[in-house]
Amino acid sequence: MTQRRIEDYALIGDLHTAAMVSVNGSVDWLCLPHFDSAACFAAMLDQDRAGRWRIAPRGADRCTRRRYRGDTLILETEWETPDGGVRVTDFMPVRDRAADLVRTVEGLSGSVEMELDLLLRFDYGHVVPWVTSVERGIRAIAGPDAVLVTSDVPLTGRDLRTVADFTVSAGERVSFVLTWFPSHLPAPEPADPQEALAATELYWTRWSAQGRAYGPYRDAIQRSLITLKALTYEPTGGIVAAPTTSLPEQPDGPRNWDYRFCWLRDATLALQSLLTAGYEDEARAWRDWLLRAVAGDPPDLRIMYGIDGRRRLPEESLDWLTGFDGSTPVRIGNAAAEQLQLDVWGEVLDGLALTRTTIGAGDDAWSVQQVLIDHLSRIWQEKDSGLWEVRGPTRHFTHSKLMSWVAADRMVEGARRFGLPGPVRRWERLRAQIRRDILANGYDADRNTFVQSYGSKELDAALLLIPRVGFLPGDDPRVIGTIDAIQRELTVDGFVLRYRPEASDDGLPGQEGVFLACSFWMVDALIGAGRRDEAEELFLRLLALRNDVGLLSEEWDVRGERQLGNAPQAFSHFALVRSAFQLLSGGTATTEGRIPIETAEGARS
Ligand SMILES: OC[C@H]1O[C@H](O[C@H]2O[C@H](CO)[C@@H](O)[C@H](O)[C@H]2O)[C@H](O)[C@@H](O)[C@@H]1O
Repeated sequence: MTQRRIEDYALIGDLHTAAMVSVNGSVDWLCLPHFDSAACFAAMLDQDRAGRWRIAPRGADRCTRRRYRGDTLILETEWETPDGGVRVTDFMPVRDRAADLVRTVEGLSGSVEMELDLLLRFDYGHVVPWVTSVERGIRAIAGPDAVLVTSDVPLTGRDLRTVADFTVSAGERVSFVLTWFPSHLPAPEPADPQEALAATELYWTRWSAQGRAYGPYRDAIQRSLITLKALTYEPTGGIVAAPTTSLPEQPDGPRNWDYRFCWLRDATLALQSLLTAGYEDEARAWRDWLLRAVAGDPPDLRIMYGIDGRRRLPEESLDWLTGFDGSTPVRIGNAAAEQLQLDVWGEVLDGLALTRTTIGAGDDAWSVQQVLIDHLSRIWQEKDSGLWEVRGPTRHFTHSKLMSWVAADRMVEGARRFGLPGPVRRWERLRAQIRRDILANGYDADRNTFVQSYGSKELDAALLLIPRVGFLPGDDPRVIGTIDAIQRELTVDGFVLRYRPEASDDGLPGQEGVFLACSFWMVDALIGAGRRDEAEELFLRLLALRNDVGLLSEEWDVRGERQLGNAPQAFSHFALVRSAFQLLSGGTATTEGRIPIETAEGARS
């Protein structure tokens, strides 16, 4: 078996969960029934034992080619073999009732011998189910989970797995449907493969047609938007940061995290990109999800929530899994949920301000915002863990203070520009105080650059967001100085690191790859600084890092030339969308930054 890469995987999903399909025809990741449920296929994290479902020509490994069908989430994987050509079409019908995964094998030419190897292992590879034969297939049960697999092809049990050997000739088609259901209920009717295919194609094609993607990057934008939509949990409108857990940020290292949750930061940034691209329904769903999630005790804002709004996400290690490429531990849950990250207040208030100017505010939104700013005004001077969720000591991160300024600024905007009630003078004083604090402590005048945290000499890619949020203009000498310093000291082959782990005490051993979202932020900052050619060159290099079906993980390993971290990652894709629209519009496309920079209090001071 050749070494696996994260970019070997393509995404399919049904807006409740998602599966990762390898270039070798194997579904190696699937959590059922939801994104954060236990996986029944976890071979991504333990190739031999953790469950997978492979359908491919006998003896074949990597496919010859694959693609998504048009602007959909329907994956087509093709092999050319000496005996003929064959296509496997994989999709999950957008969930209306049961959770189905449909796989259809179609003969394109000649006559090809196929093999199917199904290893169902519930609870992340831990539980071998009880499998029985049923009409047209098998049923597997263990604990709360039950799965039905149906087909016209006979399925056989062998060595605790289900196998099938069959032949497809040109023009022939056979389908397999995997249907999950709670084990205490009768099995639902499996999806009809052809009807479900037509409905799924129609759904995604219509959804894609609502967007505003255009120009030379149109396909990259649209694939990113489809990916962001696929990461949305439709019942609540929450967006997961990625559908996977523990894909390593460092091969063989411990930087492995569970991303199957809704970070306020990630979700807000995704919302900005979706709105820029014309998707208002998703923005409404996000706003409603957010207001529900923070309801009850808004000051007790969490930095992330479960897809259903759950607050407790305890972190544990699954010791029986060997990890992707041997990278352990495999973690589920995420201890960062307990951290104080001050930027989140700014992101939430920025996001709600944005919905105010685009889709209108929700009924309760302003009173929630008042409670949030009230609380932030009491805590913004505390040390925190920052947007990178460092597990080392807390500190005064400049970006956290920047986003506290954003929080105050958006409240002032709500009052001054939209006439909303509240103590606007107090908010203006708060905004001015935070601004002075940042300029006095977060800026190193000797080196003409902003710094990662107060009193530190270290840099941080999040400082590239200073012009984006309206704190300083893109061509301010202090912004230019920061861009130049980051280019000099925080890049590898032109791509941007979040920070230097060896000097930033993030509480973890080892290194990590360059961070793709930060590299897109550099594109935006360069556009703002009037350096369009440089920006476009970097953007095109970033596009080249996408895999064959347009997907990006979180990071890139420059030396190993491979993707790193969870995939596909919302952070990377919404950053791509934003940079693309910025390039297309010469830096004027975005929906935020609504206050002309000169009128933002003291912007040039
Ligand atoms: O670097 C350590 C931290 O890494 C993860 O956080 C990162 O992913 C989040 C989701 O996309 C993102 O919001 C955050 O800014 C990133 O740093 C992980 O979730 C943390 O537990 C971990 O401490």
